[in-house]
Amino acid sequence: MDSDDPTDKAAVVRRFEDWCNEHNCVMEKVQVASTAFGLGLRATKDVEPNEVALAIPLDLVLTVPVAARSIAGQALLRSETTREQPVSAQALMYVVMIHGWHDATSKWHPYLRQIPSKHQDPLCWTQRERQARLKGTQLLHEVERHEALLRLVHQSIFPALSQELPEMFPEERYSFASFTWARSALASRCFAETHLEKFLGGGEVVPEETMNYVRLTANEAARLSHDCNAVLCPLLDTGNHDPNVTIHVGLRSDKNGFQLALARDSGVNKGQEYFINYGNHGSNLQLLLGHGFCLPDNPQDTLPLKLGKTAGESPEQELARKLSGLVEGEVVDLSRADLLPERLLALLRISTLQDRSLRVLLHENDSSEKTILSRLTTPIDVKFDRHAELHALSIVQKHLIMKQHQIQSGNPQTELVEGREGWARCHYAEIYRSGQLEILQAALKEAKARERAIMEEHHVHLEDFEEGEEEEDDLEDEVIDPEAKRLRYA
Ligand SMILES: C[S@@+](CC[C@H](N)C(=O)[O-])C[C@H]1O[C@@H](n2cnc3c(N)ncnc32)[C@H](O)[C@@H]1O
Repeated sequence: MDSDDPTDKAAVVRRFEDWCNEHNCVMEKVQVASTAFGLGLRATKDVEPNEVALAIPLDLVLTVPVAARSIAGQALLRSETTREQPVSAQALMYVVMIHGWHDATSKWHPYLRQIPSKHQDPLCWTQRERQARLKGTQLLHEVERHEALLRLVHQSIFPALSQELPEMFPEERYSFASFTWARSALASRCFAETHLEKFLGGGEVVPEETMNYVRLTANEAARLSHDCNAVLCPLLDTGNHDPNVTIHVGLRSDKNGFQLALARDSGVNKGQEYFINYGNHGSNLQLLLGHGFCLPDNPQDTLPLKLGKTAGESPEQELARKLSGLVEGEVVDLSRADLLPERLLALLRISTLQDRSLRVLLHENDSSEKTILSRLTTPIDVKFDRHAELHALSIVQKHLIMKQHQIQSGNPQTELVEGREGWARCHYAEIYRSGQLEILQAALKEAKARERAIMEEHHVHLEDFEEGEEEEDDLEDEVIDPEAKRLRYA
């Protein structure tokens, strides 16, 4: 897509505002404005709490069914290229977006043109940037996974569709780079289609005619694979994100017909930015992957931890794991509010309980998933199994330290792209990375504190534990390695 030349951009924004007015969008109290985060919304008058400051006619909303019925959508779905295979609903949206960006006759042309031509999420970073900035993090895997999937979706249609219909879909327009732009545009601006299925404030039954926007006909449903419940809502999506704002989005009707409307719980004074909230895509991984930015001290941030498969699981361990509904190698999310999740410790306890303790545990319970799981999510008493709890806490520390080292081996500050773009990438990668490290550090402290509490309560000592060599902040030195050090219980 073309670059964002400031002069062109101003004209493109004016054209977009004119388009909104031509379509009777409600925006008497807000306007599109330049903000610290690109375009945004600014209040031109005081907006009261719960007042609808923005509303757009339903027929401006771009949903999967609407895309399927558009000119480009019809050409795609009726093509020989896609005749034998279901078409990805995401791909359909991307094709219609790219078509609308180029074709001035498209209804959404003025809207699509004002979407930034470049995005800052890691799918748009180079391989070198990803490796340097995200090394050792879950986000690196997610970016590679998303890119590989996007490539498959692109290859399932192009270049074959361009060869079949070169005038409608010229090959140079429907490149993988254009698909990446469309994917990032959709991911960073989309609303859930469920907003179109309820009235603002709830209560009334949504009329059948409005359901056409979200419901596919049987024919359409048979042609599409259902991998997209995202919709594009012009103007509403110009709002930038403030996690402290609560918004309500839903239908309402006026003399012009049905509209999709947005209101905030809190008011906004004239001259202030009118922020919205992007909803429950709360972790920094989700924000950076979807929106190209993330938040410092994000309370919703999580650190996904995967323990990996246990080599040579005993029959007792396997039975306990299966009966408790735990999955080998499952990913557990650590967060500031839940530093050592129950399921993580339960999985570790299975691996540290002796087989005879596991046999007792399996027999003393009624073998239902709930009771076994609740037994495993409760700390193991040293009288029941002398080493299990401390060993589990020791292993969790090893995993946390390993993860810490992996993340620390990256270098997010590497200057690989110049200018504001490069700064933003460094900045948000560093916020993401330090958030991950903070959760790890806090989880390590928590594991250590629990370990100490057990040792003190039960007068446990490590045979070769040398007081004085212990450094408070160097948790790696404090890890009890069950293989190397034998625990002695007083
Ligand atoms: C739905 S769009 C909002 C309009 C956008 N600013 C524009 O220029 O078109 C979402 C994008 O705005 C930017 N953005 C929104 N809120 C932000 C925030 N709190 N911090 C940083 N960037 C933000 C990010 O680039 C994000 O991908």
